[in-house]
Amino acid sequence: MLADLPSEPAQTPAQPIDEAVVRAVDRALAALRRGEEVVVATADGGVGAVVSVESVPNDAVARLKRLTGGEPMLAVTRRRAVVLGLIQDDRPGTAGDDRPGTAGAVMLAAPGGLTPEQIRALADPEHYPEGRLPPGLTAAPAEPGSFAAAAVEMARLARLLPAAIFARAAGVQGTAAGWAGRIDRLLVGARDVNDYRVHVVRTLRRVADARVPLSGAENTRIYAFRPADGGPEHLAIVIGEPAPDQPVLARLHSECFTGDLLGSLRCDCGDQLRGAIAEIARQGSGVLLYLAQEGRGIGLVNKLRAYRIQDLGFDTVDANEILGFEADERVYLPAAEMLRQLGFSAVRLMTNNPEKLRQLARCGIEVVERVPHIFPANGHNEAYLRTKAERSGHMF
Ligand SMILES: Nc1nc2c(ncn2[C@@H]2O[C@H](COP(=O)(O)OP(=O)(O)OP(=O)(O)O)[C@@H](O)[C@H]2O)c(=O)[nH]1
Ligand SMILES: [Zn+2]
Repeated sequence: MLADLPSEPAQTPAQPIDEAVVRAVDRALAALRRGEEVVVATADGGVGAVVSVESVPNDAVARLKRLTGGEPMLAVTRRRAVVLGLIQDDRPGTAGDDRPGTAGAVMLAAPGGLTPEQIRALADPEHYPEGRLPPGLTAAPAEPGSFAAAAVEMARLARLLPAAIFARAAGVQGTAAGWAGRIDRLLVGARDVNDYRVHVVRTLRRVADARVPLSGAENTRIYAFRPADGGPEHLAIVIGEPAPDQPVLARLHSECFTGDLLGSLRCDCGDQLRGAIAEIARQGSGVLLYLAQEGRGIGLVNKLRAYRIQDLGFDTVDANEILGFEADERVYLPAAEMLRQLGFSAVRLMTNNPEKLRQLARCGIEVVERVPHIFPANGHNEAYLRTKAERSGHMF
């Protein structure tokens, strides 16, 4: 059935607003990764500038102060503020939270301002001197749509440590765009940052597909889906010829460079990837979505940081949280959108993860059955698998 699809798929034009938003945000993310300040405009007319903690030189605070005339503050995730003991954990985690991009932020400040060293220590667990917080440190929850919320969300989206320095600009004449132009920095809207994940999904387009015979699954085609921001493609690996009017056997596999490509034994991803392809081929047809959300959505660099923390004795959930992330930052909107564009509305989902079942259903795909997808431990991943069962609810 899928083979009947034209190889050059009809391009449904995205709503122009979506593409403009994702491009603006994506440009801002690239600037942030380079260590540049980005101008942020809030819906209530505020203008400020943001710079990531991770990619900035030591004079960033002074530079931001000069640029804006305002007092720089540090924005971290609520999760990081909880880990630092600055606020109570009173908010549910991402499990069951269907508001992508709304992870809370907390503003940190100290009398006389935070030094670059203090900022680094507050944001980065590897630089945290045990138990020593800057004297007089205050922590205040940030409103959604604020500079702080946008700052943290941009750092997360850029796959950096989820922390950023921001300052409200004082005495800006004219518009935010005018000011950004005068100081030669990119401008982004706080609301657009907040909505980015949803917008970007709406711009996913099938850009290429080809026959790729796989060992043990020779009748296979790979379809590539690209978002309008030029970000990484998600892939659909379609084995056999699944009928769109039937529930399709499906596996949602999140990218794992270490497990999938290198055969790392820290996790079970390599076995699950090859095992899914073999099982789909055995059952005759199905689809494996290879989703570009490495490290449960925190990116490869942060996953390596999480591994360092795990090597100190913390489990995979704690390690994410110490870095300031939720245990699982993945979203399944792109997966649902790809299934829809391939013509599927119902799945038999190969997973042990109850959250995947919930999320996919919430994104409008009917999950008619859960197909367990379990592989034996390998001598290195026992603790990892145990944590998934005990703390993430995996059904082993
Ligand atoms: N942050 C983090 N990510 C990890 C770690 N180990 C593996 N991963 C990532 O976890 C993801 C594994 O995803 P899946 O196999 O799809 O997921 P799952 O949640 O175990 O669910 P099922 O396999 O479907 O039961 C990949 O993106 C890996 O890169 C870790 O210790 N920390
Ligand atoms: Zn893995």
